[in-house]
Amino acid sequence: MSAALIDGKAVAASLRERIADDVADFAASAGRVPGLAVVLVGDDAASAVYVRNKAAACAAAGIAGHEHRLPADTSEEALLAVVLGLNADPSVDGILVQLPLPPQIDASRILAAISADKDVDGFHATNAGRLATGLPGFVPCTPLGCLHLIRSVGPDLRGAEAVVIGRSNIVGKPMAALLLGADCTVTIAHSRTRDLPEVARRADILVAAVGRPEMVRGDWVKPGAIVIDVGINRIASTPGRTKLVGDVHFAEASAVARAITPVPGGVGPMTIAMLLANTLEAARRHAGLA
Ligand SMILES: Nc1nc(=O)c2c([nH]1)NC[C@@H]1CN(c3ccc(C(=O)N[C@@H](CCC(=O)O)C(=O)O)cc3)C=[N+]21
Repeated sequence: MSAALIDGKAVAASLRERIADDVADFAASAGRVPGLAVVLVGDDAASAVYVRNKAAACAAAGIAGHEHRLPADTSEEALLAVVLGLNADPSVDGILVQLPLPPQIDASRILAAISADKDVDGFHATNAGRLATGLPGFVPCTPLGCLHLIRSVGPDLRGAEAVVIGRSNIVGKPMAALLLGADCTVTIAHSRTRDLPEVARRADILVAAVGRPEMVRGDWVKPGAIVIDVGINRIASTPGRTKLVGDVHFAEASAVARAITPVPGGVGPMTIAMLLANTLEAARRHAGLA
């Protein structure tokens, strides 16, 4: 391996320390702590793990975590009522409704109901529009974390070729908007892109967010590129065991790249750190301290 490892866990840990200090300052000025409500519908095992991690991260940062667990058969109207209650609760600065939601619930209707000023996930159309037009708002946590990691190894992004593989509303599109805002030349590639390996090879900054285990091979990577792997895929390893892999074939890509994120320990921990940062920012705005 020749690439430098981008240690997301370490970057996230130092950010979280700084956030904890800033939370303490906020509490001293505002006379209250920031609050984050996390709503989990159903009992998906992976979602339960993420929600637990978020709760622990909140506690460590001095943010009050309000956890709402609802049964898998919760109706859209009932979830909507929970969201409206959280919108009206002054102790709640940020609201996160864990995705995916069960099939009887229209996720877009729920996301639209979250107050844009409490939307610390940055999924509300108002915040997507603010990001697209360069206005201040909430930026989705995963792409925001990716941008931090990219800047930690390549601070000057002006004029760089960036290729984002994946066009989701929660990662690919906001990632592209952030890179464009940093003056990169941005290509969004996806499953229908012709000659995807060739397009990927143009990238000085390659972000993989497709959800296909180890799809990006070594010969898709330009020598010297920065590679950010957003994928978290659980696959079978030795009989009876599983392991986590990204969307990038790590061994191959790290022989070619200048710097690369691992999975786990790369983008995932940054997502949670950014959620804390967005929650603190929401609290400052609500308290008139932004
Ligand atoms: N409304 C909403 N907002 C989200 O931000 C959201 C969501 N729904 N649904 C699920 C995804 C997934 N997600 C992760 C966060 C942290 C890690 C993370 O910290 N991963 C560690 C450990 C992974 C493990 O061991 O399972 C790592 O990559 O090193 C992973 C995944 C947030 N999500």
